[in-house]
Amino acid sequence: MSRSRPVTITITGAGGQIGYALLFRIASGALLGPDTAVRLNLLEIPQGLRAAEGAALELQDSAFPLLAHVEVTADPAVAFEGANAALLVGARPRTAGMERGDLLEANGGIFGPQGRAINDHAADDVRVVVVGNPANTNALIAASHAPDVPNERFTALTRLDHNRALGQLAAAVSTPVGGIRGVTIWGNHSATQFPDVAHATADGDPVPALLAARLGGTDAAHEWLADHFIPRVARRGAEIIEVRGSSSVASAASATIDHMRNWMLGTGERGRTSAAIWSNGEYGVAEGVISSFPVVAEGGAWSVVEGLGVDAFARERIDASVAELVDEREAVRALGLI
Ligand SMILES: NC(=O)c1ccc[n+]([C@@H]2O[C@H](COP(=O)([O-])OP(=O)(O)OC[C@H]3O[C@@H](n4cnc5c(N)ncnc54)[C@H](O)[C@@H]3O)[C@@H](O)[C@H]2O)c1
Ligand SMILES: O=C(O)C[C@H](O)C(=O)O
Repeated sequence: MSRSRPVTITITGAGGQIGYALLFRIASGALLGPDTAVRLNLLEIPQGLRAAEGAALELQDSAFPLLAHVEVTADPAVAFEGANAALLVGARPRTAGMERGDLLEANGGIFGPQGRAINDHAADDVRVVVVGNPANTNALIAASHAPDVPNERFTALTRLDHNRALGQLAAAVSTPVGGIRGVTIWGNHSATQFPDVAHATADGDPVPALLAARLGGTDAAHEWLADHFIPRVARRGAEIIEVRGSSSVASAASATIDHMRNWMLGTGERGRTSAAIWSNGEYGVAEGVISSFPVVAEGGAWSVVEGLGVDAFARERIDASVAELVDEREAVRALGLI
């Protein structure tokens, strides 16, 4: 997709860590390719403005030919003006003593007004991905404040979980990561998520059979999936925090770019991936939550890949993660945030 006018991309929390990792890759063409110029609107809160302004100086110093303009602001109305893509990264982190309800409430104070500003100022084709946690429910809050924007335009990031699953599987079956297909992340971007490999292949061979051959039978493969693979992927964020000393940054930025690139340009030959999108009840997922599904993108729209078999093991795990999303929705509803 080559456009004559620059594409406007708004990044919130642009002065933070993920913001810093995103900006230079987007400006170099990693999101929309080598023929599409971009305008970057960087939104920060007042205390984050200097960091975003510093990043803007460095963007200028990088002389990216595709970078048409950079705007740094603390005003959501300015930041979302004409936005074709909105990457909502800035969020209120959980701090000591904060209950889950406090976290949802604090983030409601961010994602409600941002949803409203998107509604009032973004371009008609705006596409939104929420990265800031709790990402799925923050996306729901934003969507509910943007009545003029179709719900399908609000998504949350589970591509990082998807990529983590690819990395773990590639190592387990000794196949380059590019050969793995058909993995799905279901549900919430949280420890309840379900990374599902029942339909995955490695270089065309079914992953469950490859694992059984390597691990000594289907029971051993099942045990490895249930006791090692699933918790490792689902808790990878915590593992990164423990090892690195702070939460994932470059991999989160990379996954955010993967998500938006696939959404805007299509999933193409690599086919299906995972994204948290508005549920219309597919696979028995409650309607009106933003849940991760197996998806493809074409013509600028995500669609759920239908018809995959879901066995009892998968059903239980999908239902548990969706139940958490429904609980979060009830909590923000009770707080008057949606
Ligand atoms: N979905 C995922 O896969 C995933 C992965 C990693 C991190 N995350 C989440 O991404 C978020 C950002 O992570 P980070 O490492 O960049 O954090 P960070 O603290 O380095 O940066 C966050 C930035 O957001 C800004 N900010 C806060 N409120 C804002 C608002 N209302 N408007 C604009 N900016 C605002 C802060 O000033 C800060 O500069 C966190 O919520 C983190 O948990 C999600
Ligand atoms: O920021 C976090 O809590 C972790 C993050 O969501 C991740 O999955 O790496």
